[in-house]
Amino acid sequence: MITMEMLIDTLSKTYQSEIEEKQVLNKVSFHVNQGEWVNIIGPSGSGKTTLLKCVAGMMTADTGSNVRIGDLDVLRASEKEIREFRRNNIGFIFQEYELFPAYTAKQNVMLPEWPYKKEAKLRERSEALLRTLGLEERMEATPPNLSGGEKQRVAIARALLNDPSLLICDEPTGNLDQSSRDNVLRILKDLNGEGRTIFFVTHDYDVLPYGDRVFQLKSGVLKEIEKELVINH
Ligand SMILES: Nc1ncnc2c1ncn2[C@@H]1O[C@H](COP(=O)(O)OP(=O)(O)OP(=O)(O)O)[C@@H](O)[C@H]1O
Repeated sequence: MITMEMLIDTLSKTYQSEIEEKQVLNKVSFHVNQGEWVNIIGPSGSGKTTLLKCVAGMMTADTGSNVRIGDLDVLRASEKEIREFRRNNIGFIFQEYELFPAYTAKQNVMLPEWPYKKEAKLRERSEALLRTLGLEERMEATPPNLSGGEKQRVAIARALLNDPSLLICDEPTGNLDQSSRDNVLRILKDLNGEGRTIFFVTHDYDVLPYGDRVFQLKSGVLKEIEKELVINH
């Protein structure tokens, strides 16, 4: 795991269609230290996923912005450099799990590295991760036979395959019941305790106590707000 800061400076994003131009992010700036858990909250459609995609280099921001993760200049690096960087340093966890239904839990965890690593090593690593996440009995099950909480733990195992410094989470508890949600949040808290940065996008205020800092996205503008103020609200 390497140490990397995130630096986002005056990030703007405008969507352009034939009929309208819509600015979703307006000069968003923030800085995250390695090991922090940062929550981004905001109502539906406020631009949270857009922000996450721009930060991870999955979408280009407007010119004049600066996005850096560790040594990577996200807006100026080549697609190949970004892909390689993401593969080695960032784990992604999504609301919809994004698992392949025809593959077993273990194969799903192995898949991203299948082209790059020896199968025996990969199998060993996947099994170890699934065991750590309490899924030793479910490794050979396919996603349609797993509960939501189990699916999300498989997705977390997959995200951890390359021991990433940064976990980018897009509403990962959005589809879970209370007990699975608490379980996933505790797992993420432990991973955060190991020194991993958590960048968490949500509209669930119950997630906030788990994080260190809270940013609110509203009408394209990102503002840091005091965690205690929102929690006690
Ligand atoms: N490719 C696109 N082209 C045009 N408009 C888009 C595109 N993607 C998103 N938008 C619009 O940009 C705004 C922000 O979308 P985004 O998905 O980033 O919001 P969000 O805060 O993640 O929403 P939610 O919480 O519902 O997932 C929305 O109004 C959306 O309709």
